[in-house]
Amino acid sequence: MASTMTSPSSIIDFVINKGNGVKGLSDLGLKSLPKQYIQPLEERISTASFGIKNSEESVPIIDMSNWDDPKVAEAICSAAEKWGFFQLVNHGVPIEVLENVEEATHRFFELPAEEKSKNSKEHSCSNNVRFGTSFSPQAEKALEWKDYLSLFYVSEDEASALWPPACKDEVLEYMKNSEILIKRLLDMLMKRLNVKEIDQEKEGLLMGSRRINLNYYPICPNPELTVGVGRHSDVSTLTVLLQDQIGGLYVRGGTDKKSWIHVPPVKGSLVINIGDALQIMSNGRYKSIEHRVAANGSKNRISVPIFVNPRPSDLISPLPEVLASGEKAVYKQVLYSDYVKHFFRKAHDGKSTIEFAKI
Ligand SMILES: COc1cc(/C=C/C(=O)SCCNC(=O)CCNC(=O)[C@H](O)C(C)(C)COP(=O)(O)OP(=O)(O)OC[C@H]2O[C@@H](n3cnc4c(N)ncnc43)[C@H](O)[C@@H]2OP(=O)(O)O)ccc1O
Ligand SMILES: O=C(O)CCC(=O)C(=O)O
Ligand SMILES: [Fe+2]
Repeated sequence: MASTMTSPSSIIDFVINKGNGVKGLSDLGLKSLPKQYIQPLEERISTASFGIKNSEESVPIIDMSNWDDPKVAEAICSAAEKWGFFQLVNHGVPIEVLENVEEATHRFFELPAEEKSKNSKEHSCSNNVRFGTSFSPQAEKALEWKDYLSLFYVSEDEASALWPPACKDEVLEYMKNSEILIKRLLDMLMKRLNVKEIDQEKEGLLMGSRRINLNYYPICPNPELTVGVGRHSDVSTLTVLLQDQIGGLYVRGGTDKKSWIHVPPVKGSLVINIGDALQIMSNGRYKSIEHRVAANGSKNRISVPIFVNPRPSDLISPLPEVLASGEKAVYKQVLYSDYVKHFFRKAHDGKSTIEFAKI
């Protein structure tokens, strides 16, 4: 089979149309990367500095055991301002729940292509369930080495009826168990912005919709020539990310704000990052930071982000509490679903999505 896949159209047909994904290519044991996946030099990721630790230049690791201690809130808000990324330990989501969702992710991607494809854009019985590959294949000059299952949460009943049986129970448990953590984080972040209380209206604006993605990055023949995920910032309010022990996530940071800093896997931890919606609502105080993922030549990697979002019908803009002191708004009001559509209709391109909302 590998030898018959030489033409560009047969690769696209096999990966995208037939639903084999890049996992299908990886399973064939290809010796070299198909040319559609070769990224321009400036987008490739050097993993040479992978194991080097420099505490001044690493994403903060915050212990949430005493979550109501003001020092914890201070550490979280400072990390959201400076780094836009932090790791949490003792966050309250049980380790078994995290292990179960990791196992369920592997189970889903191990299914035959015909089974996974029932969830593709073309075959899925709902827009809220989508199996796909790369990010936006129609818009991309070079494809990304990643398959994904994206699940938009509407209700437990809908999830039970429509989400794939191979993973739905474990994914729902992870979503349920992370809710308290999400509320605690938003509460701390809002207090620093002078929002005294998160009432129902604010709660809807901050976390009225959630999407969970199961990301699968299979072993890649030439990882140095491609990427798992290209440079982007999330369009969420905040993202709660579970990564396995393989590594490969890099965030923009360091003193020069131009370096790429590796986020080393910490067993049992969750990575939190600020998304564009919160950068906009905080008028730029909290930073939605560019990040990307390297492909791996020897191990299959998974990650499971929960994107905590406004509702699609929400108008987002800098919060009145932030502007109360006379601060000038740097973002205009945008309809959140327009913002997300703008993000999905182009290839990953760093921090450029937020230009859509700049005054
Ligand atoms: C996949 O790799 C990724 C993903 C990410 C994601 C980062 C995030 O921050 S996700 C958080 C997204 N926010 C929400 O989901 C908020 C609520 N949802 C909405 O507002 C809507 O559901 C919608 C996403 C705007 C879709 O609205 P709808 O009216 O149904 O519009 P469509 O025409 O179906 O879609 C528009 C356009 O987007 C593409 N698309 C839709 N959903 C997804 C998805 N889950 N994954 C990928 N692409 C999606 C869809 O194909 C349409 O494009 P066309 O070209 O087909 O017109 C970060 C990094 C990654 O690598
Ligand atoms: O796989 C990862 O570590 C991060 C993935 C990511 O950035 C995303 O899905 O938005
Ligand atoms: Fe991301």
